[in-house]
Amino acid sequence: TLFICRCGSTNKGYNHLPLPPGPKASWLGKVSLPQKYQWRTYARWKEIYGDIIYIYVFGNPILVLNTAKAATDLLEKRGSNYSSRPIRTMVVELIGWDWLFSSMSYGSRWKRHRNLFHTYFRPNDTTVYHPLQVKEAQTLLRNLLHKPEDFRYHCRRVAAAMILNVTYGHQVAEGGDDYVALADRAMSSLATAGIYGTYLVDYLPVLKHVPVWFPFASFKRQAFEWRKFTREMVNKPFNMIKEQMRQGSAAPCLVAHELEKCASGFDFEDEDIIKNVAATSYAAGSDTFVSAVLSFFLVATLYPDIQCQAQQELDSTLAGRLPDFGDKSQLPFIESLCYELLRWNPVTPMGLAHYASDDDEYQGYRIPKGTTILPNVWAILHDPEVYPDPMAFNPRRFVDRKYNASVGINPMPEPAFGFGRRMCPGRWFAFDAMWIVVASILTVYDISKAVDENGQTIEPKVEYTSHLLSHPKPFKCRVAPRSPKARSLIQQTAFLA
Ligand code: HEM
Repeated sequence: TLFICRCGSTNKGYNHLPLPPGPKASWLGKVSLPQKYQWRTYARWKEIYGDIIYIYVFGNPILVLNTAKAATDLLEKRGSNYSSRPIRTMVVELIGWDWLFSSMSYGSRWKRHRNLFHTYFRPNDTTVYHPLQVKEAQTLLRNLLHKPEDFRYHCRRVAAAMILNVTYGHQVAEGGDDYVALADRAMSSLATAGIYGTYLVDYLPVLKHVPVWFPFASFKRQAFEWRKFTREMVNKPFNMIKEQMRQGSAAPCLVAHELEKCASGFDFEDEDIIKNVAATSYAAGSDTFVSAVLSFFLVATLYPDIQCQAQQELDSTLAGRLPDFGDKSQLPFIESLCYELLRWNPVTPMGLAHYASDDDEYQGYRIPKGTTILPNVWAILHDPEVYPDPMAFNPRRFVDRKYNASVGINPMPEPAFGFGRRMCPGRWFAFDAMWIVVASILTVYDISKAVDENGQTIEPKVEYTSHLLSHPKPFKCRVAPRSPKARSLIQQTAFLA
């Protein structure tokens, strides 16, 4: 029996079904949730509660999905019910990330943003950006030559340079860039407040009405502080392009092209949508990419045999030149290495939260409307039945795809990019960028363990941050040209730039 009650919720007659298993809340509605590396705890809880875990905190139902099957069954096959996002009081309403379309509820407003994004980052076809990606990967090679110890900063720069060129036609300055600095400040609030439930106001939205001067309202004062940067991040570059257009000096880019359509009055989008899509591309695409590339530096430092195998493949295919996208099909090991980077320590170990828009039934359990759905991407990509020896970094697992398909192991790590209708729409651009950066670096550089002032080798630890977006914690490594010929190959790229 299906009827719609007065509050708008449909009751599909699931009330008699039990809720999925999970830890019980105290009478205050509190469950001791893991504070750090939640993905590992939830993966362990699979042994106790099973593939899906239901947690009820302060009136908020949460469902953790620990297997690929549960994630596919719900987030993909039942996409019409599970493609929304939970309401994020701290991040969206108070800090002002309402322009981030990755946080928007499922519906026509979100769809217009996503469609505009797809116009510029087409599914399976971002070849138009290959020249830009090659050029920026080569700039990275030169920057590594000048200051190899700053490899972390150079990774951030290459991400910014690729995305900001597409969206704002912006050339990122070599030494330090105002927009990147502004975006970094804004993004730090997202890293801190991004995981659902970091602030009590996420569970109890009524707290947003507490006056700012109230003694316990430090979260609100903090939110207002951050809000300035969030607004500037979306408005400043957009206004800059408008000004450049007035002066006739704007470079071709997403924003300029869309604003021209507005001016011609033909098939145009609202200015707000253009503004939001451009800023979301940077917010969603820069730190994610940086995390994956930093994992590459870590892995190259720790596993010289893997680095060596990759370099053998590059040397025999390229015979002394730098790689281009035309070489991709000849370099299956490099491609597999990039896939393994995404699997081994996924950039978003708990994915991005989805949301049940209506009551549902799954495996005999009731999933109430309004449940926040957390796909445990880390657990899915470390399932020993699917990825044998899951903790090992082993790109070879992806090389023979035919064999893998025939025995049902090592599928492509697509969950690293999320699920269903909200799956990352920048994944083709992101994967190409990773591929060219990894291939270019390994062609001309050796990455190895750094040595301290006493001549002792520094052993890097495999340690990641416990944020929504998980990064390798700072570590040291040595980045040196492989040979005098490699050095001159790097220097020659300056003449092509
Ligand atoms: C290695 C790099 C990247 C990883 C691992 C990654 C991962 C993800 C994940 C897990 C999601 C959430 C999917 C879901 O809700 O199920 C997502 C969403 C998104 N990503 Fe990426 N991403 C990467 C790079 C990029 C890049 C380069 C761009 C832009 C050029 C981008 C744009 C977006 C956008 C706009 C969304 C929001 C989609 C929506 O809510 O409809 N991503 N990404």
